[in-house]
Amino acid sequence: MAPVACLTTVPAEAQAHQSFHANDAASAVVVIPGAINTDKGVNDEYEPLKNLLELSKQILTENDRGGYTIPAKGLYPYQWNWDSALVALGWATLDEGRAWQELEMLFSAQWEDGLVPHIVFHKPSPTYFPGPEIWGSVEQPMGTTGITQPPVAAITVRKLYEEGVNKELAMQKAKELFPKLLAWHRWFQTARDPHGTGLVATLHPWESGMDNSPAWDEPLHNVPVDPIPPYVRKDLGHVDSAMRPKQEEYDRFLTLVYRFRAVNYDCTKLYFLSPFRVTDLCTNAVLYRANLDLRWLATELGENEIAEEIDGWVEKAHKAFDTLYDAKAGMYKSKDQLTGKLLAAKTSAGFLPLFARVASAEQAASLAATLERWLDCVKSGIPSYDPEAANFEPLRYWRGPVWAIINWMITDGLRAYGYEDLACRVEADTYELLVSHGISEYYNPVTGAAAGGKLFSWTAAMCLAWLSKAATPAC
Ligand SMILES: O=C(O)[C@@H](CO)O[C@H]1O[C@H](CO)[C@@H](O)[C@H](O)[C@H]1O
Repeated sequence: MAPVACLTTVPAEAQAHQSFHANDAASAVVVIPGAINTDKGVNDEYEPLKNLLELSKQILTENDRGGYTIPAKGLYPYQWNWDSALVALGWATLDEGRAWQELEMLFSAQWEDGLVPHIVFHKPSPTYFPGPEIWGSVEQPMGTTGITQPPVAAITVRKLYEEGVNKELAMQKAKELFPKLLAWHRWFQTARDPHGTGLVATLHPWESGMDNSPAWDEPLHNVPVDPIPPYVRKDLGHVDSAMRPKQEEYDRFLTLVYRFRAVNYDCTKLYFLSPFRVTDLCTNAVLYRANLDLRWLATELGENEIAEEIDGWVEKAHKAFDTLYDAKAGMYKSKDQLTGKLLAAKTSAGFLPLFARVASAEQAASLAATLERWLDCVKSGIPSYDPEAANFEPLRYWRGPVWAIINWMITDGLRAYGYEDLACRVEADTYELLVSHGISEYYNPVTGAAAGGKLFSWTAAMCLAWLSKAATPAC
């Protein structure tokens, strides 16, 4: 794949007018109103990018539910935690006030103990399972889930604060959100690292955000399936089953929910009773980076004691990250806390220590070499799982497909370590996927085909916040 400078030669089919059928979540084709092609001032070469930006804006607007953004119609009808933090980056390019509001809505659901839930059920919806009545009960449905997701929010707050045009608004909102972010990050330290190892535990595959990652095969297999009430999956009514987790995984996902519900999601108990407890690379890398950004905000806001407290977390985590590095494989790996073993699967989360800035120069060089090898194996990267592995599945969710949000994080990391060409290569791949195949949840790295939910919010946000800046001849 050529660097981004070559992006101006976009495949002809990608330039065809597409239709925007916002109500048809299953439609891969999108229509962009003709109006967007009428701006005479824009160089022809940039038409595809301009179309993508217009479509991205329409997707966020269509998925806006009044202050929060659903990931995709039908498939995901509520507010998701890390989705919203990433989507806010997209909103910031359109309306800074709306970007801050996205985070405010998310934090309005924060629990007293500091947890920021993985889903907020603002309004009822019949199209998703498991909904509020499973997390709570039919008699007393819960307003949120009782688990969390990778803590992207502090990273977003720093970006909005630093890059926002409305400085007064940014100062006010950052001040309001800071104590809430801090409470969540403290919750991670206590509820998820009670022994003070420096790395936090993830207790449910849904918390990792990479639900059916091959890294979870072994630890999830060790979760016994309880006699849970019969249930009907709704995801399979929206997306082909070949693109989704399997039934045996769902049975265990649900078993964990019922076990957690039985103790009322008490965060002082869950760590000790969960039959699934892993050190997830994605959560820990995102948390590490978010702590660096929270520390930066603390200094900006004159909270020096808090900055010192965060320094303590970061220092400990820095040392502990080395225990996740497999030098022979040239990759970081997640760990099963219950067996103490590193998990063999090489996944795209293994590159996220670059995003965290926790890898050494030598480790970064190995990661870059591994990534290059992966990219050479596929048409478009980054695959979410080692494309040379025997059980690589290019269509199935987190077991092979490309995710734009992960590409953004890894690209950011590659740049920080000086791998500019490789960063450009990933950007070029991502851009081409979106231009040629629309704005979807994920993409098949072998064919480039779009997969999962269509008209997807965080992919649209990545287009607005990242690719719009990257896809220029300057790269
Ligand atoms: O499949 C599901 O039902 C949900 C469960 O949380 O998970 C998927 O969708 C979420 C919303 O986009 C993302 O936040 C996750 O990362 C992704 O794995």
